[in-house]
Amino acid sequence: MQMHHPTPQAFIVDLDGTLVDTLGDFVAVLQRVLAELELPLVGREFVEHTVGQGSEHLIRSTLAEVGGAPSLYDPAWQLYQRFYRDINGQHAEVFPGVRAGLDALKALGLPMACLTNKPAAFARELLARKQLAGYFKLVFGGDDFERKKPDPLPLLKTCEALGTAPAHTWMVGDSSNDARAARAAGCPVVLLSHGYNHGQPIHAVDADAVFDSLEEFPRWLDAKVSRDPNARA
Ligand SMILES: O=C(O)COP(=O)(O)O
Ligand SMILES: [Mg+2]
Repeated sequence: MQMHHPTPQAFIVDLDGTLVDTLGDFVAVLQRVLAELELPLVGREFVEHTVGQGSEHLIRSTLAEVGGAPSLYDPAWQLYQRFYRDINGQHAEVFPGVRAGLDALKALGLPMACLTNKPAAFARELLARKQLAGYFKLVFGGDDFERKKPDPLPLLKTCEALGTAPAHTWMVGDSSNDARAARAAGCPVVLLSHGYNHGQPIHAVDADAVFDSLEEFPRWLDAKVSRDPNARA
C-alpha cells in the first residue's frame, strides 16, 4: 500500500524507554521504597510492564502487587520522590543510536520537544545528566498538564507551545500510550522497539513505523517523506 506521510515541522520525543533505558532506576527506587515500608520487593518484569503511565500509577500498582494497604500510598509517594531524586540516572543508560538519531533529526533544523509522563523536574534532571538536554527546545512532564498520555492533551499543548500543526508534528515513542495519544491528537507517530510497551508486542500497536533504533528514523523519513517544501499534507 502506498503510504502518505506528512512533511515534518517538529518532533515530540518521549523519554523513558525511548531515549533512556531507565528501568534500572525505577526498580532501584521502588525496592528502596518497599524496603523502607517493610513490604516484599517486586520483580523487574513487573516494573517493566507497569512503567509509562506516570509515577502515581506506578506507586499504586506496586502497592497492589505486593499487598500493601492503599493507605500506604502517601508515605510511599513521599519516599518515592526522595529516593528518585537521589537515584535519577544512576541505573539508566542512553539507548544505542539515540545520539546519532537526535543529531540527524537536529540537522533537519526543526524544533524538538521532549514529552514524558515522568514528573518534569526528574525529566529535566535526567536529560541534563545524560547530556541530552541541549537537543530540546521544550521539556514537558506528566505533571505539566491536567491529563497524561494516552490522553491527547499533552501532545496538543506541546504542539501549541512549538507553534506547529499536529498533522506535521511527529511523535517518537516506545509504547501504545504514546501511539494512542498521538493518533487522538492527529500527530504521525513512530515507535522504538527497545522500550516498555506494558508487556505487549510493540508491532501490534497502530503506528506509522516501528524501528529498533532511533538512528533508523531520520533515514526512513528521508526515504519516505517528500522534501519538497511545497508538499501538501
Ligand atoms: O511513566 C513514566 O514515569 C514515564 O513514562 P514515559 O517517559 O515513557 O512517558
Ligand atoms: Mg516511554
